[in-house]
Amino acid sequence: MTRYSWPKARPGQSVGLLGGSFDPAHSGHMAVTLAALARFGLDHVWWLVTPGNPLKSQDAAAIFRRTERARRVAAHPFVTVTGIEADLGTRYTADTLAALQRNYPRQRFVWLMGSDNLAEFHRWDRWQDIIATVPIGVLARPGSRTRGLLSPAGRLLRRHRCAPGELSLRNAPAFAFASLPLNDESSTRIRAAGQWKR
Ligand SMILES: Nc1ncnc2c1ncn2[C@@H]1O[C@H](COP(=O)(O)OP(=O)(O)OP(=O)(O)O)[C@@H](O)[C@H]1O
Ligand SMILES: O=C(O)c1ccc[n+]([C@@H]2O[C@H](COP(=O)([O-])O)[C@@H](O)[C@H]2O)c1
Repeated sequence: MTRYSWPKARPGQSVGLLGGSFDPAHSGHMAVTLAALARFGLDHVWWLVTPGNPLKSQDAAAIFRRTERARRVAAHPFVTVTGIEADLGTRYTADTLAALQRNYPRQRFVWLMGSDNLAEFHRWDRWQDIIATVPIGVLARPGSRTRGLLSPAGRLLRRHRCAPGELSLRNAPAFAFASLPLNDESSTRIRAAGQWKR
């Protein structure tokens, strides 16, 4: 079984977690990562390359290919690409967060996602537990900003809204939304253009 090295972070540092299929990674992932670092006051962002999104029926490309491509796209000193969900054997974000908090008890984690994922977040396993566990930072994605904010999870999170710059200092539940120059790149488009084979 593949073993992935686990990222290092100094105690007390804030780490944004961007979970994704990264099938393949692209400029949109990097745009939200750089915006999250700047707007949410994070020290690092870790990309968690999922073994497989529990809500997606089609198999993604092999995790080693997705991870290798993600490393090339994410060449930045404050961004680390990890396959630790494969090591942990977790697919559900609630389980991943519990394991990360056990393994990094002195880290401040923030869950990051695009507004398209916020719109679907109420379908995730134990989504309300996730909201109670880590602050959540959402980044605008074309076409889903309003849908995300009006979704069941968006409505719940809005009660805990804070300024983006305070997010990493807050205890859960906490929520911040960041607008950024919209980037309409997607893995779906890249696959449809035949530029990435599964
Ligand atoms: N262009 C973008 N703008 C904002 N958020 C994005 C963008 N691309 C990806 N994200 C966010 O990054 C995370 C991982 O995305 P993912 O790896 O599924 O890429 P994707 O382009 O959405 O893939 P697919 O088209 O296969 O659904 C998600 O939270 C998603 O919302
Ligand atoms: O835990 C869940 O039920 C769950 C359901 C859907 C998606 N996720 C996670 O959401 C992240 C984004 O997935 P994706 O495929 O949209 O890039 C990734 O880390 C998935 O594991 C998690």
